[in-house]
Amino acid sequence: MSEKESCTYEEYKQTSDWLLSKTKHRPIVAIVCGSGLGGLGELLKDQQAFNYCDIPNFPKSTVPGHAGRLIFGNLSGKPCVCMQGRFHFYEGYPLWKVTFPVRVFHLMGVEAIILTNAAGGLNQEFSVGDIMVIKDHINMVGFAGQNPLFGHNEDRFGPRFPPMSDAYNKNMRSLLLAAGKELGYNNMREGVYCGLGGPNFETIAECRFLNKLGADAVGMSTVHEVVVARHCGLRILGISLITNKAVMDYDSNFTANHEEVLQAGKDSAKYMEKLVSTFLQRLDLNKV
Ligand SMILES: O=P(O)(O)O[C@@H]1C[C@H](O)[C@@H](CO)O1
Ligand SMILES: Nc1nc2[nH]cnc2c(=O)[nH]1
Repeated sequence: MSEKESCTYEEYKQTSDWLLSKTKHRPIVAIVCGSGLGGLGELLKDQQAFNYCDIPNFPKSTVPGHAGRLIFGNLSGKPCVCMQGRFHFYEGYPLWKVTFPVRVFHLMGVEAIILTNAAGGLNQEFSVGDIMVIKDHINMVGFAGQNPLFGHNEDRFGPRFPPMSDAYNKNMRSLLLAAGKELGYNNMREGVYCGLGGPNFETIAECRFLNKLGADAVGMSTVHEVVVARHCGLRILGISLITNKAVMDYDSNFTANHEEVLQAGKDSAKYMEKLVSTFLQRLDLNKV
């Protein structure tokens, strides 16, 4: 039998209704934790957690550093839902499955989504530990012919041809940069994230090529979630933690690895947590 090609509106609704029936929380902000950044989920007050394997229709997390728990609770006074672990294309999931939770959050009443990730720095001025506010992306997987919106368009979520030029909310970007300034961070950057399929890290020639194209950081996630979130009208904030410098030099002996990515996430966890909490304190959804 051929693999299921997409998911019906009723299946998203079934998951959303199930979650709403099991929790008293009514989140307005969703947070997706990138590799090694799951600590963000622990910040939620009055929390209630579900393992992904217990949620109807939810995929399973298979990557170290992605716990596979959905946590509801309040952060800086805002009702939130937090994915402690996301799904990636390289895990073998079709893109409609990778992005499944985004539509569920929309149906639950979520209005804004904060997508975090671990990324390799292509911009030569970036250092490990820098925090990049994503202002735009290059969707390489999309260029290769894979898009979570392929197939029948479900008009109840959004239009057939959604724009992407305004995907990353300008006001939320400014608010995050202002929060960084207020905290005295001197490692805040703004830039373009390039999403690849993974799971291998890039060759030197690929890094040079992506940098020439205008990408400041490279990763294996986020862009698909952004496409689906923009389609259904969520306001989007993207944050990349630079966990390693992309190898751009043939004399370098360094090779990227996941352990280093997770360690860099651990080292910067407290900064990221303070930043996101401060951002949420300042966030007024009527003004962004
Ligand atoms: O989920 P994110 O994008 O943070 O994870 C990045 C990309 C790969 O999954 C992994 C590589 O170390 O980290
Ligand atoms: N593709 C890719 N993903 C990453 N995630 C964290 N670092 C990297 C990297 O250098 N390349």
